[in-house]
Amino acid sequence: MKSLEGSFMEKDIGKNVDLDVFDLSTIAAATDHFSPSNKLGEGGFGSVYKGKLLNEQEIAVKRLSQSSGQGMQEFKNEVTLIAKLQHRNLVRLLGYCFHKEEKMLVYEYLPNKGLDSFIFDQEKASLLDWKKRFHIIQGIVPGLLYLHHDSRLRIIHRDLKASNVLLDSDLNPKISDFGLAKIFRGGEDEAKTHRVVGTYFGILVLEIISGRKNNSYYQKDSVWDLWKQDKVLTIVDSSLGDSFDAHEALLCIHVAILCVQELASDRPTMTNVAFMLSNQETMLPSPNQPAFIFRQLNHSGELGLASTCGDVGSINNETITILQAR
Ligand SMILES: Nc1ncnc2c1ncn2[C@@H]1O[C@H](COP(=O)(O)OP(=O)(O)OP(=O)(O)O)[C@@H](O)[C@H]1O
Repeated sequence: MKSLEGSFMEKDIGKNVDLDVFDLSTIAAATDHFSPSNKLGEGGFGSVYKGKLLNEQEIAVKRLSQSSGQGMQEFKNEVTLIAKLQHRNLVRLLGYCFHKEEKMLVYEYLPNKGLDSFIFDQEKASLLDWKKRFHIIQGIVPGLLYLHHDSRLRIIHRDLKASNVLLDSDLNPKISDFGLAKIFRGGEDEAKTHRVVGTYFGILVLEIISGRKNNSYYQKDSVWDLWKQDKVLTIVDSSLGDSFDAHEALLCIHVAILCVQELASDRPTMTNVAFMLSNQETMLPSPNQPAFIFRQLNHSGELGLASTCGDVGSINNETITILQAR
């Protein structure tokens, strides 16, 4: 960052974290004044812009929606905590910008963007062969485990989904948006919450394997039905043809179904998941019928998760159930 001296208002030091504080003019110059052509997308927390700093480093700037209402100190505290979370499977937070009502987070830029832009796109899906998909699934797990256990902060990612898994130039997965909704500081049943995150992971795995969004109501040929009929491999993305490792695919689907079990106590923890995916000879428990899973937008725009086997049709919000095969 030496070549950028003078571009930042200050360097936040003394908290054991290397966090840059960018002034607004630096961000404005880097993003060409938040030009629409640099807009990467818009999520629940605000819009994201691509930018380039004077030293040519590419960045992604998340311009937080102004409704967050946090004061400078609170914002700075949270950002400092998030910046401490550094792992090869997490998107790196480089710094932030705070100017009057504006709050922005500055991340490393990941050229391949979100996993969603590959798996749900007919043309790009073929770029992710089975080996890469398995590598991505296996790479998400250490990122989550780090958030849960190793980071000392016990971050629960409440919004794990394909668009929050970004891919670097070698298609390695990096989880984004962690720590934004809430920094978990106890008060909830930790084991239970981890198992809820496992549910998100299970859905994501099924999406990665099938290339289909898990966003419809009752399904005729659900994954569960196909599982019972020993035909579950038919959900594998047709763009892969027969070029996939059936043993690995079956293992992933089995783990995913365990992750979306109705009873939290039947779901594996992420530690178990890591073990299951890396020890392929392990005997896995037989799953029961999974729950219907749905995500709901709560008042703060944060995605919550609940599961039910009851009357899903009465839910007005977007509902995701177990995937349908083609
Ligand atoms: N660090 C990054 N590098 C490259 N692209 C990014 C980066 N961060 C976000 N993006 C892109 O910006 C888009 C918007 O991201 P954002 O995380 O705000 O929204 P989202 O994941 O679609 O929704 P949500 O806020 O509900 O998680 C994403 O689709 C992603 O492609």
